[in-house]
Amino acid sequence: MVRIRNLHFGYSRRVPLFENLSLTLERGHIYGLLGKNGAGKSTLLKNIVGLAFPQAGTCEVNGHPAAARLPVVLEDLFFLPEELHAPALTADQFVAHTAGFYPKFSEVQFHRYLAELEVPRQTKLPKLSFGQQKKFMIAFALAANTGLLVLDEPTNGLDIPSKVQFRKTLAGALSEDRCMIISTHQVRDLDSLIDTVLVVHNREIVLNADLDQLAERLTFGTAGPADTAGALYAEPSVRGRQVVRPNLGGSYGKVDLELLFNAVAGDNPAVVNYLNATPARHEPAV
Ligand SMILES: Nc1ncnc2c1ncn2[C@@H]1O[C@H](COP(=O)(O)OP(=O)(O)OP(=O)(O)O)[C@@H](O)[C@H]1O
Repeated sequence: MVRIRNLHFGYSRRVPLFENLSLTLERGHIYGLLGKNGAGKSTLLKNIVGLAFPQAGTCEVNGHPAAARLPVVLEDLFFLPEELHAPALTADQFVAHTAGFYPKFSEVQFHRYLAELEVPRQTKLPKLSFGQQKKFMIAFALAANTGLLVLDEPTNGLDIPSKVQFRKTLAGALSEDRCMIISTHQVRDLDSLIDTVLVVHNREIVLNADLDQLAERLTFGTAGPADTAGALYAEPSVRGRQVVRPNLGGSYGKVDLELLFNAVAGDNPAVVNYLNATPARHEPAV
């Protein structure tokens, strides 16, 4: 669905943001794009949706260059940017103005998503709170039924019950012919939602991994201060040290996304090196 090859991009030629970045996104998956502030998450998403143009390399959606912004691509792509534009329209008026761009838009689904996310239909957008506006746009984005759904920091401004509902609604909207990519720096917001984690750091994708495979290969837990032997990564916490270790025992635990992120988006390459050096058990060795 999305194919990026050897992407070079920078807002100025002297300061590259991405160098030789390659990435493939497939239908049927929810990808979580993680990175520190300023790592380039929004910029990568803008390259994918054709709002920023590669200086070298290619970025294609459904086989077409994203930068060409062809109607055939745009009608099957919905991008929810971090900053919202809220025209003075109610839900029904917004549908009348916008839904025509998306051939598979479903008004029935839109109303259902608005109800699930507890957004009033009769209120004009600027009179909704920021969190309600965000949920309104999430409902519209899902109801557009595009093959590619790109959400930049969608959980910013959502309260805790809304974040829980967001995860449920999104998970329910995934299908085999849909690809979703969600960026965030609030790593825990993507817990129990994404199936593949992408980490952008130091001008490239340093981690692109299926969570099930990560659970096969790594364990996440707490260790005493003197018990970090064999750990790939350790960080202090109130309950001792949080550690990432190779999964040598064959147990199958939960991936701690926040700890994983800290382990790969810092100066310590041990986790990334370990993953690169040891293929997952159900992957053929190369
Ligand atoms: N329009 C622009 N012109 C020049 N520089 C920009 C522009 N947009 C972003 N940048 C710079 O590019 C870098 C990456 O920004 P980007 O917004 O992609 O990061 P991010 O990972 O999404 O950050 P955050 O988590 O803070 O939203 C930053 O250093 C930022 O200052």
